[in-house]
Amino acid sequence: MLEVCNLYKSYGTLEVLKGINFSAQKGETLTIMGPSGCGKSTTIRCINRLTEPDSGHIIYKGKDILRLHKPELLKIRQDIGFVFQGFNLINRLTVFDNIMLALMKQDLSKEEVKKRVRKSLDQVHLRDFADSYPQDLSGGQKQRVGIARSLALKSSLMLLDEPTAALDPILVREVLEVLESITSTQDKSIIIVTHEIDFAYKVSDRILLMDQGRIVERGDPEKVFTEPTSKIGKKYKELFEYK
Ligand SMILES: Nc1ncnc2c1ncn2[C@@H]1O[C@H](COP(=O)(O)OP(=O)(O)OP(=O)(O)O)[C@@H](O)[C@H]1O
Repeated sequence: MLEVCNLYKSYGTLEVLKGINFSAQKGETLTIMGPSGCGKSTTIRCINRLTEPDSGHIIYKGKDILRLHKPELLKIRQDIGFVFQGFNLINRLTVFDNIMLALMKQDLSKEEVKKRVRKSLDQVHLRDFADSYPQDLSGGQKQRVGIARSLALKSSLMLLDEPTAALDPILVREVLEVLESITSTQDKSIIIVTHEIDFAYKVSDRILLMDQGRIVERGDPEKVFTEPTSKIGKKYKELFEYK
């Protein structure tokens, strides 16, 4: 489904990604973890080129995303949902219209669009909020609209960049519960950047642990949290045991 090869990215003299390699299979939930500033968001943002890497390859369904011209890139982005830390909703549009907007570039009938929006709102338990505006929602609800928007696209790959970063612990739980049900019921591939260790342990097929621009541990959650070999991996093991 996705293969990321030799990804490098620098900001000026700061080398943020120093050769990132990984793949994601169909239906797999992959979690990227690691200390603040290690390059997690940069990695996930490179996949749909919200951030342009300096070099490497990102092969998605057989095409190298980094070699695509704008029209092709925009098309492929319709097949890759992205859920942001900061929700990215349009305040003057209702919840329903925010989701509908994401579907405008797809060649769908009006009825199909409405059906998809309603279904995605059901999936995140927000059916009753279709006519609300973003300012009337809690952070957790806003983030669930972001997730619904991504689900409505029916993308085969969903990227989530710290979807609970801006939320208090109660809202974090609310969003993680929705995500947990999505990872267990959908056959889409999901790549999620998160600091939530318990959640990562529960839902991930594989975890990538990053440190200073490199992947230092990889494998199923059991392996990563119980048999780490790197310094940072051992710290995460302690955190996991502490919890
Ligand atoms: N647009 C940018 N310009 C300059 N430096 C940047 C830019 N974006 C990220 N960086 C730097 O790149 C490094 C990696 O950032 P990134 O956001 O990928 O880390 P992260 O692991 O996701 O961190 P966090 O967990 O805090 O979100 C950081 O030192 C950050 O300051």
